[in-house]
Amino acid sequence: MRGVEFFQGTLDSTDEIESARVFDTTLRDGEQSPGTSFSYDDKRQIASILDEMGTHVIEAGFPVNSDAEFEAVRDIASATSSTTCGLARVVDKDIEAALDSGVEMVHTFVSTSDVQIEDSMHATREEVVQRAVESVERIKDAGVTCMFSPMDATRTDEEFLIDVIEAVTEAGTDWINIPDTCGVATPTRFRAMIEKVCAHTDAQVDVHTHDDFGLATANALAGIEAGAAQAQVSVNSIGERAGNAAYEEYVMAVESLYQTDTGIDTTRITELSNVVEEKSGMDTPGNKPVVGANAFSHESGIHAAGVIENSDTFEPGVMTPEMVGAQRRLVMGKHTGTHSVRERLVECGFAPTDEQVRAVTRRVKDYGAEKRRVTVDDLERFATEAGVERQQDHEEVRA
Ligand SMILES: CC(=O)SCCNC(=O)CCNC(=O)[C@H](O)C(C)(C)COP(=O)(O)OP(=O)(O)OC[C@H]1O[C@@H](n2cnc3c(N)ncnc32)[C@H](O)[C@@H]1OP(=O)(O)O
Ligand SMILES: CC(C)C(=O)C(=O)O
Repeated sequence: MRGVEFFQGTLDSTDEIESARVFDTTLRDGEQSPGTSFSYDDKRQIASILDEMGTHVIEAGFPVNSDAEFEAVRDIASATSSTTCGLARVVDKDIEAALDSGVEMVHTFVSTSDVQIEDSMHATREEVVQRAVESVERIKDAGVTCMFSPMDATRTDEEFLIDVIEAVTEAGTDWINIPDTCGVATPTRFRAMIEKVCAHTDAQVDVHTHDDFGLATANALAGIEAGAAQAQVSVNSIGERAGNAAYEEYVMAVESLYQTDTGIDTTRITELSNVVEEKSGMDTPGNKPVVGANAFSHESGIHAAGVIENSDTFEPGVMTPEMVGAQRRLVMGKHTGTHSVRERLVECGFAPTDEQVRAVTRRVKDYGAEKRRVTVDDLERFATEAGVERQQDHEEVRA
């Protein structure tokens, strides 16, 4: 693995991590994106790719939701070698449905912030603790791995949160997930919070972060730095409101920036993202990190000229398109320079002179300045009109 180049010479590394497991919630929280509904086949296909990639846990759904959801979770549990997880409120019928679906892990959750205890649960703090403990005990009695989430943990009174954590630890939960349900954490605060949580439990700690302020992945990584063993993520960051920490960002940051092996086959990330984009009906923005169409594309002349010589000049270096199953692209437009045009012309089978490259570049820039997309066909037309000759024995490259 390559070393990370970062402000070399003065910075002591304070962010080393031992491991970072991946809990995927695309099929549960991801499906909660307004308007998204995965069919049985969609869920099976996405779970199958996640499984083949080595994802540690797949939260396949919320089994009590419907018969269709139950069947999908059940069949994913029996078909995959990843740990399959089903979500359940601290409600008997939810837990029974999750257990009946045959998942290896039941993830039970209850609100712990006062605003949610009062106006979502209509309960008291005492009832919350009692129902949390009873639910963990029920799941453990069934011989299944238990994950417990104090929902809205980041807006919960600190002393009460620690009481809940100690009570469910005592009840035998295997995992405690700390959700930033409404996305209000910052990396520094979340890191301090997770350090405190880890000091009050023997259970393994996991984090679930939302992207209301665009900090979900940063917060997930802060949680890992603080001692959490695992983060909950969704492909393309789909999920409630602004979504969750992104699978692809988290995995690639751990692999490339923290230089820690996740065990995930990263070369299938682009394929996975494309499938989730299609099945969720949620378009992936071009500038989306790792998986957006622009993530490894270069239009600007200075960048493209550098990248043609050495891609490390204007890319992270520690993350390449090959690592995520993508391709680098030189895009033609208003900002294009001659190096990039020459490269593309040669790829297309032309043998341009320097003067012809300059002429074609002027056409590309003018066309792009009119907000028009410059396609390969346009480029070829400009080249032909500029009288550029074809190379002998050229194999055509079209992208
Ligand atoms: C932060 C999160 O992402 S949490 C997960 C959210 N995901 C979903 O809600 C998707 C799937 N949900 C569903 O299919 C349905 O909401 C169901 C089947 C769970 C419940 O449906 P309904 O019984 O019709 O209730 P509805 O959804 O309208 O209201 C939620 C109920 O759950 C209760 N509730 C909310 N959280 C919890 C909890 N953690 N434990 C116990 N009860 C809870 C609320 O108090 C409310 O109860 P009430 O009906 O007695 O007032
Ligand atoms: C169920 C919990 C973990 C959740 O999705 C949240 O708090 O956002």
